[in-house]
Amino acid sequence: MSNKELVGRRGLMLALSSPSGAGKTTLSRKLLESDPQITMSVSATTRKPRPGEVEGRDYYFVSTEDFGLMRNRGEFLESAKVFDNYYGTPRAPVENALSLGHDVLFDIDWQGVQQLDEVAHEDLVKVFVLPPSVQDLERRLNVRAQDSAEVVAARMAKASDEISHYQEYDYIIINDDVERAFGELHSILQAERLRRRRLTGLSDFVKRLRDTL
Ligand SMILES: Nc1nc2c(ncn2[C@@H]2O[C@H](COP(=O)(O)OP(=O)(O)O)[C@@H](O)[C@H]2O)c(=O)[nH]1
Ligand SMILES: Nc1ncnc2c1ncn2[C@@H]1O[C@H](COP(=O)(O)OP(=O)(O)O)[C@@H](O)[C@H]1O
Repeated sequence: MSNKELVGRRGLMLALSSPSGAGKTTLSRKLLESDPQITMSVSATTRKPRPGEVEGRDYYFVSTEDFGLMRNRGEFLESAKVFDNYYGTPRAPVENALSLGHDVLFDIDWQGVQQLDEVAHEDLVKVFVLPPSVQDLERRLNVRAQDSAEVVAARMAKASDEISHYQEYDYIIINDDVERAFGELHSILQAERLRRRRLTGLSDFVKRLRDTL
């Protein structure tokens, strides 16, 4: 029997950041496929959908006016302007998941993670993914073949700035071998789930144990 059945648990927020191309999306997908207790936070954005993007799965696509109304009503846990568009993390789905003991995965940049840290420090686990080398990073951006040479060059230029924030994170994963990196990510999640402060009803459980001694 697991902890979960004997003692309740508050969910946690797992923020995964990396320079583009280091493997954050690959690791996130593997985690979501293998672990039913964690779901992805879907952000709202004013950016236009790209071909293949699905409303409610990739983003909630909203107008700039609606985004402003939602922000004024306090519906976002955090929000930011990235390039020319606004992005925000809807508050209600995260709060519901956490109170039900489900975990939430965030794919937001370091600025978003800093904001989450200010409002939800106790619930937040911050993981930063590094590439094994600059050559690997560039190769992966090219292999992915989603972006033009200019976009790859721009992402490489941004990488140094992104990486400079590694000290703000709790855990560092060097994504050399993807299976090993995934094993490390899953271990972090499993250990963080066992943190005493997340276990609800623990004192009652221990009292019952002691009462029967
Ligand atoms: N702060 C914050 N950043 C977000 C949110 N959603 C996405 N982002 C970031 O916005 C940036 C642009 O995302 P996107 O438009 O999907 O483009 P791409 O990830 O660069 O291909 C990325 O760095 C995301 O991590 C959010 O809800 N809050
Ligand atoms: N450990 C790894 N070794 C080799 N290739 C990898 C590894 N991890 C990810 N990749 C590949 O590198 C590319 C970029 O990975 P992706 O997960 O899209 O990065 P990010 O979301 O960080 O931008 C993808 O083509 C992916 O299949």
